[in-house]
Amino acid sequence: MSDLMRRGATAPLAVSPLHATTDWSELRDWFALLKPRVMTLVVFSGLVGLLVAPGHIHPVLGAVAILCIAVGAGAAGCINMWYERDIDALMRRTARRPMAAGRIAPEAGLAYGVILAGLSVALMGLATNWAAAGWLLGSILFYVLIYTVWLKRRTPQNIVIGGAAGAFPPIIGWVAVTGHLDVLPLILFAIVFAWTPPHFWSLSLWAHEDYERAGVPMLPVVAGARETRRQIMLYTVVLAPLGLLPTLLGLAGWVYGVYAISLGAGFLFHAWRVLREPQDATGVSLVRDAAARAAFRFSLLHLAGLLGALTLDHWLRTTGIL
Ligand code: HEM
Ligand SMILES: CC(C)=CCC/C(C)=C/CC/C(C)=C/COP(=O)(O)OP(=O)(O)O
Repeated sequence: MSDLMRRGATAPLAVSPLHATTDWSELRDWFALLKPRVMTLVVFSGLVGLLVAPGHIHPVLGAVAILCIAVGAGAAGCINMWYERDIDALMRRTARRPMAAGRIAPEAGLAYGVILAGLSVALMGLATNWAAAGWLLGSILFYVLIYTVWLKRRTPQNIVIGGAAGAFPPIIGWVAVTGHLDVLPLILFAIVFAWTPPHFWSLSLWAHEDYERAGVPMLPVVAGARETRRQIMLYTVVLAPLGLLPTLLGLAGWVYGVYAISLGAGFLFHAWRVLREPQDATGVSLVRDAAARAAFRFSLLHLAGLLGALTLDHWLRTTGIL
């Protein structure tokens, strides 16, 4: 849509061939409404849930299930951006988002998100089973209503409780294959749940000015950098043994176990560096949050590595190689 049309002006009657060419930047905006970068790992965790589940799903139906998780998660992100367009406009990191910057009308963005959410849930139900569709719907509602609308602007525990939404995809993938819940997808849920606070709070240590400006009560804004560093360590200490649980319970083998120990130790090392980083009396970094930036990057490697290792381990054991 052109700027003129968005402001309510009548569309020009004759469109020259030059103007009829595809508006790539507008297409990019519609794609950006699905938060594609953040959702890659969300979708990967759903794929891993699907791959390590016992039983069989036709590859085409499996691909459709993953598409539904991707579109459902993206749609939830889009509705989140519709609701948050006021604070997104105030933060440097998010000010250029399509609705915050006024390039896409809020009503259009909301309709897009709601329609895609509905389609993804319906297609999931038709292609796999309605239990998986129910979990997908629950995740979307959790992200939008519990995290975005209820908690995000109210409490620094927003990402702890609300972050559970991001931990549902392994369950969705698993249930798409089996139709029911089990111990391993619950452990995967717990791993992503415990992973989310150190993942996000590392980032928030250096991005807190944005949240301060927008009045979002993220932990460093409300409790300060020192407490945030402590909490990162606390959750990482819980996360490391959780990561090893599949092997300890006999649900995964030693290959996964080796990765879980190494990645858990790596994350603990990064959390330790965040805790001990040169800082002033209030915990503010004297070295431009170097340790927090490294911990955030490592968090992505950690979760991707853990999930990848679980899939590799499952494959090695089911093919009889190990
Ligand atoms: C409420 C919980 C969470 C919050 C508040 C949060 C917040 C953020 C923020 C602010 C970024 C910075 C980059 C951006 O805006 O694109 C980011 C990056 C990222 N997050 Fe999270 N996150 C959360 C949970 C998760 C979960 C559960 C996953 C996946 C399982 C995840 C995966 C990622 C990935 C892959 C990136 C890197 C994106 C890039 O390359 O730019 N996040 N997260
Ligand atoms: C299947 C399904 C519905 C999955 C949900 C996916 C989910 C909740 C992922 C959490 C990751 C995420 C986008 C956090 C952004 O938080 P934010 O919105 O506060 O980040 P922002 O500041 O960048 O807007």
